[in-house]
Amino acid sequence: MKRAPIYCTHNTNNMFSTQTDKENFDMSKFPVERIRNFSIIAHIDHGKSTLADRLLEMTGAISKTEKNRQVLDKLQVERERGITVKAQTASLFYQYQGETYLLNLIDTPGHVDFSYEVSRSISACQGVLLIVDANQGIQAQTVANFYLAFEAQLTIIPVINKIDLKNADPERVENQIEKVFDIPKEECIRISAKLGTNVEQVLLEVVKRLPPPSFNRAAPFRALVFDSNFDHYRGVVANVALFGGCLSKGDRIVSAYLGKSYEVNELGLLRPDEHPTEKLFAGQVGYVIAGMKEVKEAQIGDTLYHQKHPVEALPGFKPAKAMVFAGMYPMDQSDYSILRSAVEKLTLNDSSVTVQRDSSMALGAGWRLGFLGLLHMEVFNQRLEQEYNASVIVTAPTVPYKAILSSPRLIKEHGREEITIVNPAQFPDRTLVREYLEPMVTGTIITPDEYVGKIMSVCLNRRAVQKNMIYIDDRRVMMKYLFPLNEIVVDFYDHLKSMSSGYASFDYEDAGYQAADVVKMDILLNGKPVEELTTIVHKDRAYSAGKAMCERLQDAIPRQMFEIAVQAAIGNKVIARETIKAYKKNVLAKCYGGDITRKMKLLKKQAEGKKKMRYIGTVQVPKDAFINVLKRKDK
Ligand SMILES: Nc1nc2c(ncn2[C@@H]2O[C@H](COP(=O)(O)OP(=O)(O)OP(=O)(O)O)[C@@H](O)[C@H]2O)c(=O)[nH]1
Repeated sequence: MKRAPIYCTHNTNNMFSTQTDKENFDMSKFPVERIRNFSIIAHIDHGKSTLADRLLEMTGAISKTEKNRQVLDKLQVERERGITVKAQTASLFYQYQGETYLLNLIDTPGHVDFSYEVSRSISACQGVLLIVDANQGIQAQTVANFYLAFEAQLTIIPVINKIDLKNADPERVENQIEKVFDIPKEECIRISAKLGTNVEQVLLEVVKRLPPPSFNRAAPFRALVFDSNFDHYRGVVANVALFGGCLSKGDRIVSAYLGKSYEVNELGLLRPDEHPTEKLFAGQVGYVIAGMKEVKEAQIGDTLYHQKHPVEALPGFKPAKAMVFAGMYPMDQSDYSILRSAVEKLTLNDSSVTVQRDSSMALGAGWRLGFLGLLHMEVFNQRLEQEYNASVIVTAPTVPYKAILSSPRLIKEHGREEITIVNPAQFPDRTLVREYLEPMVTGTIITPDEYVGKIMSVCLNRRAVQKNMIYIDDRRVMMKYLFPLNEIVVDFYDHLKSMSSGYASFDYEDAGYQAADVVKMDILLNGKPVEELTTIVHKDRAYSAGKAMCERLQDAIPRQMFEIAVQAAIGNKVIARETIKAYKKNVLAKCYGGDITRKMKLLKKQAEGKKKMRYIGTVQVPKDAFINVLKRKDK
């Protein structure tokens, strides 16, 4: 059913009221000057989603109920983890000085792995609200997100949130903003998104400070696809920003990327639920359903145009680049086809995941998947389990190494000298290679100064090179390091957090490749190499890494009926060994007497435990061991 647009009125008393009586509102006459497209960007947990909720409530798009907390976080994993994974969009109507304004708000995720979502969201905007926590101040992702907006030449409105907190120090944060971003502190708005304090000021400043989009409605239709998701019944729902002309139901459109044409079945605004309309006009943000069957048909960054009026494609985005690769296998091979369909459906929705079929001796048929980062991988895994009820084994993640080949045979086989290796088991031998290259990142760490010494020693331990260090105020330091990606991908962030009592923050960006002296390290269980545990390690660290991996496997693999030798080897040379002693776990040992229900319960529990195990040869390995084996302890 079509819902009437809901309006919010601003009057001189800063009071808000809701009107629902303007059903016949004609967007074709709506002046572009009264449209504002903006994103909310911030470090994780600084309050983006809470502020979005308040803005939605104040403009009447949602009601003020407890149930509506973080309505833009729709996915189960988002609600459970309290993080935003997928950017969502909402169109709000707001009355200012007797005029109606259309404010298109795009909520974005804060975690480093999802900064790709941030960059595509802001490409549909003219301005951003940069939220900073009044207690924590500027954090690593605040800096990263600021630069995304700054480089896109957007207007930035700094908003200091959580001023209600006992330890809030908005003045200190304003000084940081002035020092680090060169934005006069007078431009900051102090709010409490939780209590709603001063939030109406944010709406006012959006209208006053952000420029309207400068698009021509008389020009041919041209729209940027900035997000897309898959609906089982209706196919692809593409989120679009109209940069020119208008689009109507029934129009035939073409995707510039694939050159395929489609008929528009439905289009409308997101408020934040879909609100079908007859037309969308330049300057608006909305959704389009046009019979596309796969998300790949609505490539993020693609341009849509009218079949009869071809236009030049808009500059797209840098394609998302997978930074972490891992094998994914069904717990039980008989579930392969169920898992295949689940992976297909989930990747339909997340085009930043790369998928390649793969198979392994021990784990059977599966896939090698590429992710933007480890959290992205964990979220994908969790969604597979929760939304598709699929049980999977994820192998140790690896970063994409490169090798410059010297062997004429291999060069001929690959058709080129430089190859990228996303599976350590396929790492070419040193004798066939001129040089190995490893991916590097520039990391930004922001921390209270008392932790600087500890953090520096951990960075050194992880082969990082310091680039610079500045004080952002009298207590906080911002450090830049060049890191090998491999050194930070699995557990660096957790260590940084724990060693700084949660105060340090970290963000990184791609810094190309650098020559590296790396070797392939195999792990053997009872003499049998386990491909899925193969890793690439720096040559100087091979012994300590091998020893640590054997120790962790010794902890992770439960004792079994026979002794298990865990060995690390480089080529034919074993460099470390641990032994898991034989042991038989009789769960009924302490169960005296004839209480049969208790016995059955214990046996069931043991059977469930076994389901989480996987046979590698004769050895049972818990499924988590594959990932946990890489998590190290920094001194
Ligand atoms: N005291 C106080 N807490 C707030 C305020 N705004 C948000 N919070 C709390 O801060 C936490 C994080 O808020 P979110 O809105 O989820 O933050 P976010 O930036 O959207 O987080 P991500 O989407 O994960 O990046 C929640 O527990 C909120 O209740 C505020 O103004 N005051």
